Amino acid sequence: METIRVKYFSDDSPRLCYVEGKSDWIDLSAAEDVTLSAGEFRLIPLGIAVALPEGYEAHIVPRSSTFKNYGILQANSMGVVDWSYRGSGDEWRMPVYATRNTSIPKGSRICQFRIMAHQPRLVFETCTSLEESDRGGFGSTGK
Ligand SMILES: O=c1ccn([C@H]2C[C@H](O)[C@@H](COP(=O)(O)OP(=O)(O)OP(=O)(O)O)O2)c(=O)[nH]1
Repeated sequence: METIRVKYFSDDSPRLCYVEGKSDWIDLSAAEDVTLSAGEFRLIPLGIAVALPEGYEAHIVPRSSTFKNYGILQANSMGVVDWSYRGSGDEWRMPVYATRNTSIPKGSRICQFRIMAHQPRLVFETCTSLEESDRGGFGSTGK
């Protein structure tokens, strides 16, 4: 079990909660009321700063119901929170694009995260060809 230090930016911010049994992704909430017009972009504050465990980063994605409920898309598709983003002022945010006029009340659970172990250190070596035969892609195996 990992214990993670979390700074909440407000006393009434919903507390992070690991829910046993359903999903190990942890919900995140809008830290303020947000009103957006169709086509507008906003970085929605999530009200927390987190000291991730050594060797981990966090990935943030929308909740499945977020688009249906609020008409927003996560503008960066998936948020990557680096281990080094761990200062008291390093508030997590969700960049969103509104597809319609929408209101997101403070405290609404709009996205979710999990922590992921860092990949191994990688070294890239330049070569002129690779040994394996081509697999093909972009629909080459059928529809
Ligand atoms: O959805 C996201 C994505 C990132 N971050 C925070 C954590 C991350 O560690 C930091 C910087 O992200 P990234 O390195 O992807 O941003 P950048 O566009 O490369 O800017 P920077 O110059 O800050 O690295 O922003 C979020 O709060 N939410």
